[in-house]
Amino acid sequence: MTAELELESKTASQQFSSSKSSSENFDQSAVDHEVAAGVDIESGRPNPFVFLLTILVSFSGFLFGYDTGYISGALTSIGIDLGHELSDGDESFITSATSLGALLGGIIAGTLADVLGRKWVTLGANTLFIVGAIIQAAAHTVWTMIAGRFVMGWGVGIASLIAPLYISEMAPSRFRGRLVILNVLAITGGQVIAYAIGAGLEDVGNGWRVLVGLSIVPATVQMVMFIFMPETPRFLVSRGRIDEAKRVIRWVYSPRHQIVSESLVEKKVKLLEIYNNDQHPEWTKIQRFRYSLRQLLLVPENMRAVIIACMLQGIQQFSGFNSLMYFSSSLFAVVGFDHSTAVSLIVAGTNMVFTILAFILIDRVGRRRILLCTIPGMAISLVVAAIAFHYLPSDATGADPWAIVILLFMMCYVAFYASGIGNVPWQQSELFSMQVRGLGTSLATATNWAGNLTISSTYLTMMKNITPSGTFGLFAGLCMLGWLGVFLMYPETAYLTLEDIQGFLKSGFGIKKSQAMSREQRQKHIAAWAKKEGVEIVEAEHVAYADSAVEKQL
Ligand SMILES: O[C@H]1[C@H](O)[C@@H](O)[C@H](O)[C@@H](O)[C@H]1O
Repeated sequence: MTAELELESKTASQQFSSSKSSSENFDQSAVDHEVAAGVDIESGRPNPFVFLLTILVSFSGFLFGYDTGYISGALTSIGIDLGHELSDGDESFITSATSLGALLGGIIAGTLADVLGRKWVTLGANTLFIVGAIIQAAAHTVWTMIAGRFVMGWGVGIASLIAPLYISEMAPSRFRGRLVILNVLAITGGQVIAYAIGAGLEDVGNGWRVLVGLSIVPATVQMVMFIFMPETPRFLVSRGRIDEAKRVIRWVYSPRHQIVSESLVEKKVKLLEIYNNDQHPEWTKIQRFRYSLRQLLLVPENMRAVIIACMLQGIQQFSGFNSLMYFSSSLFAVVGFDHSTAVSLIVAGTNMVFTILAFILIDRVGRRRILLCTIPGMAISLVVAAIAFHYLPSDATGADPWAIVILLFMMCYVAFYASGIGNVPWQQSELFSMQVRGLGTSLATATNWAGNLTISSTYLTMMKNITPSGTFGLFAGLCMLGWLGVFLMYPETAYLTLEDIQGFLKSGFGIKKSQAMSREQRQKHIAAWAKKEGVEIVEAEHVAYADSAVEKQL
């Protein structure tokens, strides 16, 4: 904030042109003042260019949501269009082909991102989305449909890794959490839109082909626009492309209508170089991969990052949310609701609305605190739903009090999920150092899709074999196990730079240290604001006041 405000007032005449003119016209005293005051380049508010990049890359999130969301609607309207009535086996193969493809795509995505760069991998995912959609829309047999879903799944897996990675490498640290959540908002929005269009096309002949084909539009838009988008500065520095990195840093970190100071650009590049100091631009791709793998397995801070990232993705999936996402129509039909598709839309809508709450809270309250507060809420909601299932009469209708309790507490569960664990694991890239970021995020993403595949393929059997009460009770137990893992191992990362985070993981999980650092950074921002406004902060409530006032300004 202060970097931006000070620059805005002192370098108002500087235009966002070339680096040459910026260094010539540059008001050194303003920058010296900032550097002396320890104001980091990361303090700035994201400029319109960063927002544009975030929105563009979030098309990947939208496609992830849309492509995983449309299948339940498509399955109900396919009828005999694929040659015969779909059996249960056909349906589950068609559904899980995407999760399997995504698992495989997630495994290779990080390494590809390290080797080819973030931008080219995003373009590759777009190609898979488009090819997969064309195969499905033109399918006349079950196996062609499965093949299309599988190809698209690779795109989904790759996109689920690359979008948050790209955003977190572009975003100023104070806003990183929120910008990454915009991508999750796009996922949940994609799911809602897929459900809504699916419901609208349910009775239209071959409507499912339109539903599938529509996904080609955002994929093509993103692909065309992304050709002109830059690589991330972190990736460029890791390849020794320093001048390009500086250019992108100027675009990304310059305040609105201004240009960021050259000394802050230099400072940022130096910092990125320090964190890449053992990376050799002349290495071959194989050497680079072997090096990353060794670093990931043998360096304790990297191993800790892997444990945390995989644990969070595991909690997200094994808490059972996607069983609701994929099978909520059948669940609510069992409970006795007539318009079960509409009720499912409520589930997807609640997920999306509460993702907005997460957007507001994630950088202010912090990732760790949000999880510690929301996971018990998920577990309690699941336990109440499990009890209600136990008492639900077998011939219940939607008007049965127990049916209403189930619907209400399912919505509470989704709300708690979406405000916390539905989002936080996608902040995964911030845990890894540059040398292992691709590989580390791949492992975490693969954990997500392996969990997704396990839950979506066992849920119906579990409901039958251990009853709905048993299934939801089991998910509640897994949530609480996850809570313990978060309590013991997940440090606070809000307000910290990617480099700070890797620093404190060196000596353990760094829970206390990270909390202190995060608090300190936050207070620094408040103090800078107070100084500028001429406000003296003396009492605790004044700190709280300044805190909310400063946030309102941002
Ligand atoms: O973060 C997303 C989001 O919560 C989606 O709604 C869910 O379907 C995905 O599995 C998850 O990764």
